Amino acid sequence: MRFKRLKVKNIRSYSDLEIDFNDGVTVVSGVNGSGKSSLLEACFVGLFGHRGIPKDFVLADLVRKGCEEAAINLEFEHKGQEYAAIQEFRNNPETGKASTTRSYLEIDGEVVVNQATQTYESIRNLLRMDEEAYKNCVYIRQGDIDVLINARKKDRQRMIDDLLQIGRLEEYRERAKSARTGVGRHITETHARIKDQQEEIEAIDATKPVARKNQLNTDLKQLQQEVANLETMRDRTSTRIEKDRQHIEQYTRTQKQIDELDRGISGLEKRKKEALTSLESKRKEGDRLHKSILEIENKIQELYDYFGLDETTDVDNFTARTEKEERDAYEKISQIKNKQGLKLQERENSQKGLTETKQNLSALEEAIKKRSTQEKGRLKEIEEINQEYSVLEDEIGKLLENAQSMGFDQGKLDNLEELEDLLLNKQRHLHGKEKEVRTRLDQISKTLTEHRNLLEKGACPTCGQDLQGSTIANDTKEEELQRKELEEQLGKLTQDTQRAEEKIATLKEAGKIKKQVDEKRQKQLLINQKQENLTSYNEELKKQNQEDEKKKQEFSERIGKIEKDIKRAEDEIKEIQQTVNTATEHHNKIKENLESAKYLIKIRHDHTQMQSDHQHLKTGIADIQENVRFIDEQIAEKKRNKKQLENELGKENIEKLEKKLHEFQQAYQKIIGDIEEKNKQKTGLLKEIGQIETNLKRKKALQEKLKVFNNREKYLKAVKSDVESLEDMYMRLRADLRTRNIDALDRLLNEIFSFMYTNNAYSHIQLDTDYELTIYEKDGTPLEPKLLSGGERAIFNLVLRCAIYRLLSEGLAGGEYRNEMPPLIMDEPTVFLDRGHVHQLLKLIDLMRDMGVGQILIVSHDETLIDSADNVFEVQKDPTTNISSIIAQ
Ligand SMILES: Nc1ncnc2c1ncn2[C@@H]1O[C@H](COP(=O)(O)OP(=O)(O)OP(=O)(O)O)[C@@H](O)[C@H]1O
Ligand SMILES: [Zn+2]
Repeated sequence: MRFKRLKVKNIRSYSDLEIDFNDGVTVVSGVNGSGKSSLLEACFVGLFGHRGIPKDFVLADLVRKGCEEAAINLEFEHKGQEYAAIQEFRNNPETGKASTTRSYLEIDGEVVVNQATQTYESIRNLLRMDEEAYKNCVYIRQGDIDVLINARKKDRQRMIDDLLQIGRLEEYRERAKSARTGVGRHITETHARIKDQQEEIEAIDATKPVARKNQLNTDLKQLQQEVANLETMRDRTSTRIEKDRQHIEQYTRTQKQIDELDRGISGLEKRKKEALTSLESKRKEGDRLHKSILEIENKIQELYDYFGLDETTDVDNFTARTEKEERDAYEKISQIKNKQGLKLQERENSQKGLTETKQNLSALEEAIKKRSTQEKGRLKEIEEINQEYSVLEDEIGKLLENAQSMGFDQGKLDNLEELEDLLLNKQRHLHGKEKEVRTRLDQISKTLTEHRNLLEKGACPTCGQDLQGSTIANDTKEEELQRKELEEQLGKLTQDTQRAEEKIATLKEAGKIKKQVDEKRQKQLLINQKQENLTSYNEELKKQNQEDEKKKQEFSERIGKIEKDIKRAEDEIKEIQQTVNTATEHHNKIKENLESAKYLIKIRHDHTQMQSDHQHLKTGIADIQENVRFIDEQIAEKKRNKKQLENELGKENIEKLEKKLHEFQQAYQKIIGDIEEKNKQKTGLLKEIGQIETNLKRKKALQEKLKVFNNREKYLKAVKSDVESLEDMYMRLRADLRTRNIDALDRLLNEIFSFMYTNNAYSHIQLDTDYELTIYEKDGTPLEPKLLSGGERAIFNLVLRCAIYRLLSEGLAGGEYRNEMPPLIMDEPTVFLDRGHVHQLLKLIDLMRDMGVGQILIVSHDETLIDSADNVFEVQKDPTTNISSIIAQ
């Protein structure tokens, strides 16, 4: 395999890179952080997709920061075909997570696989190694220097076995092993089945089925014979029973006929007796009827005599005439009665009028009487109030006399209010005056007292001046005069006031009298009014009474007239009554005759009916006599028949016959029971035979199955031993391959070791069949690899990997890898190496190139390596954009 071209978009520090790979040794150089390792990572991820990302990293770390889309396209050549593996990624800036959007593989520009897992599988099959194996031999990552050396024995074994394709043999062996256990399980199962079947067959044999079946068949034959015998017997008995039964039935039938005849005879005799009884009663009735006919004929003759008729008269016509007479008489009565009714009505009306008039009269008398009483009452009332009036007059006279004595005549009394006003005014005036004088008097008395006091002391209390002979002394005299005058005035005023008050009191007294007089006069006025009213009312009453007296006269006259009318009506009524009586008598006579005529018609009719009945009875008697004769004949006939049947039955003994029938029936039942029992036994036998036959069939089937299972067991055992030997073979093969490869690896390892290693502390390395790696010192002391120094470990690791790479590429491990190994990739292989070993590394690289390794890709700063390279990639990073670029030199 050879890398041809790498196209990269937005991977780590690259934004857009396209670089061609050439054969030979290519050294990638540049300053720290310029993007060298990123280039190798891009190739690795280009092949294995996201599985190629180092642990501790995620896909998003691979995508250049700030970019959403990224892609790697690695073109390579393998076994003469042009391939391109393309991986496309997308980074979600919001979640910060990246994912593979597409992963596909092209051959000669055509897409052959278009799905991530399939692309991965295809690359893995092409290279015959997964990403793990690739790292273990092809791509020596920076820092992974001593992975193989330090690995645990078991891991190393797995890693190397995987590379050498020995791992698959183990897989096959596992499969064979599980096949072996599977077959083993089948064998056990089959064996168990065989055992079950054998046991079942044995169980069937133990019952000795054939012998038992023969025995049962013999028994069955005998049983069938017995049943046949019983059936013959049963049929014979049945026939006999049938015959006897018929015989008995015949007997019973005849007996029944005889009984029937007996019943017929006694019925007929009963009927005969009844007929005779009826005959007797009919004869008696005939006699009775004959007597009645004779009586009726007598009565008819009597009536004929009464009416003067004979048999030839048409009685109906006669009766019709009498009926008309009777109606006329009745008519006459009712006419008279009508007339009488009218008269009665007239009288009644008059009486009613009389009663009414009498009532009116007494009502009038009552009213007149009542009014007179009222009039008297009022006259008395008038007298009383007149007396009251004169009492009042006296009282008024006395009151006026009183007033006169007080000086009040009628004129003054009428002006009392004006006088009172004048007096009250005067009184008020006097009061005002009195008050004024009294005030002045008080003032003067006070001044006078002061001045008198001063004069008594003799000097002014303020200035001490002598007061005798001063104005004060003069004033005092004056003042005393004034006081006297005022006191006199006051006395007069008091007298005046007293007088005025007395006058007012008198006036008030007179006022009271006047009021009383006025009241009494008012009363008198009311009395006059009342008297007038009473008088006019009495006049009215008097007038009415006069009118009513006139009416009374009229009523009395009318009563006399009505009483006369009544008397006349009653006489007439009596007269009519006499006529009614005569007419009624006449009518009754005619009515009696009519009834007799009707009775005649009735009994003449009865007579005819009776004669016809009598004839009827005679015919009935003759009929009955005929019937009795007929019954006698029937009885005789039946008796004859009965005699004949009794003769027929005479010899049979029915009881004996019935007993025999019963015995046969019992015997029949017993036979039936026996047959049933035998049949039951037969069914049992058949069932058992059936069971035995089923068992025999089952045995046959089991025997056939057993044969099949025996064959299967044999076959399974053979398969098992095959699988066991296969498992064995895979194990051996793996051991062989391992020994062979390990021998080769051990040889190459020591060869490269002695080529590479310049110091002489160690003599050789040993890789044993368990992949145990041991380093030997010059004196033969073995050392574990972990005891080596860092640089030594780097050298041994490099040596081990180159050995594996050589083993694979030279086709020693089965030939699959010959000349098809991917480019050998080394990231900073010189880091732990001293100058001498760097030199040896150069020589190792030359050796590998000479050996035919097509491409070797080395990241290094080492000038020597750069100088000896076939191609140099100078990696640079633009410090302003942080974008890496490569210049191929
Ligand atoms: N996802 C990324 N986006 C952008 N830049 C990145 C990303 N990942 C890594 N880088 C940058 O890519 C640069 C190259 O890293 P790389 O490991 O390839 O350097 P180098 O050349 O191998 O350096 P050294 O000689 O130290 O090994 C680093 O400086 C780093 O900052
Ligand atoms: Zn003084």
